[in-house]
Amino acid sequence: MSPVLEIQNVTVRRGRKNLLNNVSWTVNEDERWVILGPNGAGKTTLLQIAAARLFPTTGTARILDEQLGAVDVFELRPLIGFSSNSLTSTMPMQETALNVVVTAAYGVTGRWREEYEQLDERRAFELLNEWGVGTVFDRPFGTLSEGERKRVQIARALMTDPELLLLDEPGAGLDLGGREALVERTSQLVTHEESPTTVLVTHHLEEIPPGFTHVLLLRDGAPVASGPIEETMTSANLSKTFDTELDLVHRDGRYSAFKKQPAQH
Ligand SMILES: Nc1ncnc2c1ncn2[C@@H]1O[C@H](COP(=O)(O)OP(=O)(O)OP(=O)(O)O)[C@@H](O)[C@H]1O
Repeated sequence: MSPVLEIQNVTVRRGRKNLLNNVSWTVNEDERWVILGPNGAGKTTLLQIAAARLFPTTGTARILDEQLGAVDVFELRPLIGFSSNSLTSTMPMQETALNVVVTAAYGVTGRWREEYEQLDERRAFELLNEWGVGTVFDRPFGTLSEGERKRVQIARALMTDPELLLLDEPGAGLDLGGREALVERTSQLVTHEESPTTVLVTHHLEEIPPGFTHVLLLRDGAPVASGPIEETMTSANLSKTFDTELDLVHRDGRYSAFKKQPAQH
């Protein structure tokens, strides 16, 4: 079986800066990856490539068996569910939450003249309910809270039943209860046997839902370490990634980390 994502020697250059520097990374179908790293590490840039929204300056990216640059991205994108703050700003603020989700089926952001099947509306409504935002289905997207918008975005990303799901900082801006609900729901999603191959970007270990199998630790546009989460998520690797001496805590499938304290005598 060929990989879902195959990034080889990818560099992304803007001016004199390398946003990504010779990155190679492979994601297989049954894997669920977390990309973790500090601000400016290049996480979003890498996810934009995986979403077929950005082309490498050098190197190659194969997504769902198609070579980026040699395929019509408009055919590829419906197979990829993508939730990101960069997309939120392109959503028409006057559209209802239901329309924001249902229009994903047609690869557009605004409801125009498309004929929507009742089936699509029902699915969109179910997804909103599953992600805890069913009650705001008829509210304009622009009037929703940050947390509600995030959840509507994830519902939209899932609308086309994607083969690859990319979640860029889904927990950012959520309160503690909202974050925990999101972690629980995402964990249920990725541990379901029919779930898509998923990649989640975050800076916070607490936002990693149980069920993620692999981690890519990124710093200054390059991997510090990558591989199965149990082996790769270590105090030493985290300390190198965040340039701070950290102690990792792993409990009941959840992670967090704290600055190492001097030994007490
Ligand atoms: N067009 C651009 N020109 C120059 N630098 C850029 C450009 N776009 C992004 N950058 C820089 O590239 C680096 C990587 O950005 P990216 O958004 O991928 O990082 P990130 O790991 O997602 O960061 P964060 O956690 O803060 O969202 C940052 O230092 C950013 O300022």
